[in-house]
Amino acid sequence: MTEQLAVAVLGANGRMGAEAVKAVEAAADLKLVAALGRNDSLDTLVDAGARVVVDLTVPESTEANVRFAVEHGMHAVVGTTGWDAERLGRLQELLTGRSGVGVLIAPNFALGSVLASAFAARASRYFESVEIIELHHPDKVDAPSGTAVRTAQLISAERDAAGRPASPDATTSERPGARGCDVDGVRVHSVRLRGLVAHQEVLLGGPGEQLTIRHDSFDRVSFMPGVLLGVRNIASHPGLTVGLDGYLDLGL
Ligand SMILES: NC(=O)c1ccc[n+]([C@@H]2O[C@H](COP(=O)([O-])OP(=O)(O)OC[C@H]3O[C@@H](n4cnc5c(N)ncnc54)[C@H](O)[C@@H]3O)[C@@H](O)[C@H]2O)c1
Ligand SMILES: O=C(O)C1=N[C@H](C(=O)O)CCC1
Repeated sequence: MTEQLAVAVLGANGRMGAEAVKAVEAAADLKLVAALGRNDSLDTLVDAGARVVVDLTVPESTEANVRFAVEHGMHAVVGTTGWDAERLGRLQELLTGRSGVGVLIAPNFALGSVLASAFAARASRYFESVEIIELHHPDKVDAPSGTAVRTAQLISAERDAAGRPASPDATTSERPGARGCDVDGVRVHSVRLRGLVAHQEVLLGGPGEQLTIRHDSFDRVSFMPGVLLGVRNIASHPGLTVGLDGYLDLGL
């Protein structure tokens, strides 16, 4: 049998972390060598011989966790939100000169969500208007969701490349927040509702028609194939990758 890959999970007591612990334990080619919570020392990762660190913590912790992993030559598969341009810039700098180490920042591990965002971005070239509605459980601490931010960025890049102007909007009088927030020129609306897990709709409008691209995660098991895909492939993707689409062949 080939050697098992040593994996550690950070945020192991959280909703996602607990699911990731189960997924790693159930995978014959992976070995869970550490499962750390908020107050555990990161030195445990070194002692345990972790090769890949999965970070599913909170926006305030994730950057320091990833920095520790990279500085100790471990790959990092990151699902935690909060990776803005400034943080990504610092990470890119940290990775420079550490040619063998890979970091995957994946705003969403659900394969359907990754596909939906990619399809929506491509479709947005052909529609006058586009807005995003993201809907999540009310225990989520950040808004808008990392997935919505990423989708808006992909849409914005596609529309810029196609020479599409901003979505039309005649609003001149607005109660604060009524039109959602602006992410790279795309309006994003956040719903927090008991019973939901993670959902997103991209609404695309043209004269006399609408296309809606929706994805639903009904259970956190939906994220686990993507987590495992990241863990298994990160060693062959050195440097920084943003978005699980970087590990897929979407051909778009
Ligand atoms: N990429 C994806 O597909 C995906 C899917 C779901 C959630 N998320 C994101 O993952 C993150 C976690 O989500 P959740 O719903 O599991 O949250 P959660 O609050 O249930 O879990 C976070 C856990 O991390 C722990 N923690 C905080 N700092 C830590 C540290 N330094 N070391 C170890 N553990 C630490 C907390 O105590 C908590 O148990 C959020 O940012 C969320 O948006 C991403
Ligand atoms: O439950 C969460 O929190 C989620 N966070 C990610 C985001 O912000 O996009 C992914 C979906 C679930």
